[in-house]
Amino acid sequence: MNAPRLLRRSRPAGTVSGGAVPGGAPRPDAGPPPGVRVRDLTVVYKTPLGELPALGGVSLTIDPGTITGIVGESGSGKSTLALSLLNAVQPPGRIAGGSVEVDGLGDVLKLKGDELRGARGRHLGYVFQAAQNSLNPLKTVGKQLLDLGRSHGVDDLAALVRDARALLERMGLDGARVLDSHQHELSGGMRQRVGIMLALVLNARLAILDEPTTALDMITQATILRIVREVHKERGLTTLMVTHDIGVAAEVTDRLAVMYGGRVVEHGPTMDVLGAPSHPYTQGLIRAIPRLSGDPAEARALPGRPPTLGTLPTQGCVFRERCPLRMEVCETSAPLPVRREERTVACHAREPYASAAGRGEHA
Ligand SMILES: Nc1ncnc2c1ncn2[C@@H]1O[C@H](COP(=O)(O)OP(=O)(O)OP(=O)(O)O)[C@@H](O)[C@H]1O
Repeated sequence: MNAPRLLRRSRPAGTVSGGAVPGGAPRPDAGPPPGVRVRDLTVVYKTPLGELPALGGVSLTIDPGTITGIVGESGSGKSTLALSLLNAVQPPGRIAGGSVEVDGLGDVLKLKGDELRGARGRHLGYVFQAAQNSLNPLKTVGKQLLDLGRSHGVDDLAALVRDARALLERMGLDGARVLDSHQHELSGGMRQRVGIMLALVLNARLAILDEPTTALDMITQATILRIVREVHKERGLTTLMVTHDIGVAAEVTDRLAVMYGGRVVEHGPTMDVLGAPSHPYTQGLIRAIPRLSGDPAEARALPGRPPTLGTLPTQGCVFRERCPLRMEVCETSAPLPVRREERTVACHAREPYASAAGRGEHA
């Protein structure tokens, strides 16, 4: 790729340089990793039955410098939450209420136009589901990198290319070769690493990864997860990772948020949540994981099916149809998230759990 050689200009103050120094570390002046506070986030989709909530008042605090996993069955709202963090929910969806405060950015939901486009990339790096297939097949990776740089007002494109190469090399790839390649010349795992590079090369400090290892073989998956963890640490990121795979979450994340029916039902340190799940849904999810050792018949699928937007109860607890602990109050009243120490659980049956803590405290 030779375009950057033609583009060596000095960088006026206030424009973005590629940001990374060789080895993939962020600029020394990049500041601490951002914290994120999602409050009462409601997202609706227009359906033949009217507008129905895919997120029903989600509150979640993501501590700076952590890797938080979002887990839950298909349709629980994981991707909708990830998109909301970028203020990127598209019609027929709409953010109907709430806020997403990111340190250094303010409420992302209030950003519009150029401000929002600038924030995506510079502050918020993202790798969407099926990123392996989201590169433009007609352009080399390097050309797409330059497009990204130009669209974000990067003046020193040569530095951007250097940073991209350093990041790719950091992830075990031949940077120059990858930048010269088209999508079809790269394997799924290579494309996924390209996706991570494009998410981080503008020096974003909040990384949002939606199913970053789906459709990859086990070995490549393990490599990508290791890279995510290492790059997260080296660059001082705050990372949110959506996955339906509890094994992946266990391996990579520090904290885990479990979603069901558009709500966060449990949130806490990953090892605590997996080691001693409190919400009956989390317990069911963990029981449903087949074990490599012991009796495989012990893995019991969660009975019933997750709700769709059309079958989601409009009042009471969204999990009650499948819940072994169902009580009368669950029919009429939605349980509020209750925090005790590091753990937050939204379940009427676990409310004694909350006796020492304030009811309704946010996750
Ligand atoms: N464009 C859309 N139009 C209508 N409904 C939608 C749309 N996108 C998502 N939904 C619905 O919103 C709910 C949440 O979907 P979302 O994709 O956020 O869940 P998810 O947990 O990420 O699922 P998956 O693991 O399958 O990606 C689901 O009931 C889904 O059917």
